[in-house]
Amino acid sequence: MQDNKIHFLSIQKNNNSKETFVIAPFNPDDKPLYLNVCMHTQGDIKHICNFIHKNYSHLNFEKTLNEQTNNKEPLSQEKINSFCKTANEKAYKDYCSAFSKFKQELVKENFAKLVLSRPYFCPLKKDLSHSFLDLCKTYPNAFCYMAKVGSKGIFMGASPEILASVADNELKTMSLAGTMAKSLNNHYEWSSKNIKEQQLVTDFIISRIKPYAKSISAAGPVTHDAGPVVHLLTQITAVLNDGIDKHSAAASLHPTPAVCGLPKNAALKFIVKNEGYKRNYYSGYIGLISPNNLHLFVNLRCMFFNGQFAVLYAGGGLLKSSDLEDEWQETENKLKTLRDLI
Ligand SMILES: C=C(O[C@H]1C=CC=C(C(=O)O)[C@@H]1O)C(=O)O
Repeated sequence: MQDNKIHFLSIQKNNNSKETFVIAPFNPDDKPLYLNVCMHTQGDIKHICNFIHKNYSHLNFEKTLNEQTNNKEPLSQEKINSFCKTANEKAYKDYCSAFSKFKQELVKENFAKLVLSRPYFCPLKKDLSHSFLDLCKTYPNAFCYMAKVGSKGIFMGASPEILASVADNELKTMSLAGTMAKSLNNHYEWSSKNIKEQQLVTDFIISRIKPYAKSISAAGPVTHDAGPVVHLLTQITAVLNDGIDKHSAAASLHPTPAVCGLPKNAALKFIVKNEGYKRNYYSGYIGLISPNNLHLFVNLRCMFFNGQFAVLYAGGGLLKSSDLEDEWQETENKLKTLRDLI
């Protein structure tokens, strides 16, 4: 894991920061946003709270709200609750119907793996700055961030997954896939479905970095703690060829089969067409780019706040043996990362 620093960001231009925060959508055809880094600290809590209130309280949320609710006026609490309830009922139906389409393709062996995800709508019970601080405290090994996305809202998350961390000529990445709920005795028997699902990600990552690397080493898989769930993790390190463009090497990994599928391009098209909602920045990548280094994370365990309610996201890898109820429950478990703190 990179570090336990807390990163706060703003769309403010001209702050002469040498570091840029990138937030890239799941679909590589959609453009990434490049933001200036306003604060980058391990933080004194009072300082952080003041910073958040100063920089994040003047968002113009109306446009997003109108798009999502067809409402011109800010919604009452009762209306927000009822909107979220209806939206979640629809999201469950959409997930079930997408699941059968995805499974059919997997059974026909048109794909070896497909990641299916879904949104979850909920009102906030507390001030977002407190939720963010709780997130940073609860997940010290995750990359916790908050980013203002235009005037539409705020993305916030605690990613457990490095997409690529490049310093000098060394690239570190990871294959993180396969999920079980956290158990009290810390004893995990991984199913063959989970082992296969994660191995596909490891093989993909190694094949993508090969053209850029002098040597590659892999360690794992081991069980990795990610809050309410655990995953299988293989750490992968590559020594890059001289003169390699670090950003291209890192971006060539996205989207890995931890969030997309195999074969990659066909899976991407299939997901965009059939998942039933737009992922936007969920399962894209986020992180810091500076002239000599970059630290990118997969945008998982994240949410978007539009000023009135939050949209959380979670997904999971499907193989032809996947079961609807198990996969739905896995998304519920992953949602707890944020749901319990907002
Ligand atoms: C797609 C997500 O998780 C990925 C990362 C770890 C384990 C995963 C899994 O077991 O399916 C997913 O590949 C998500 O959290 O929304």
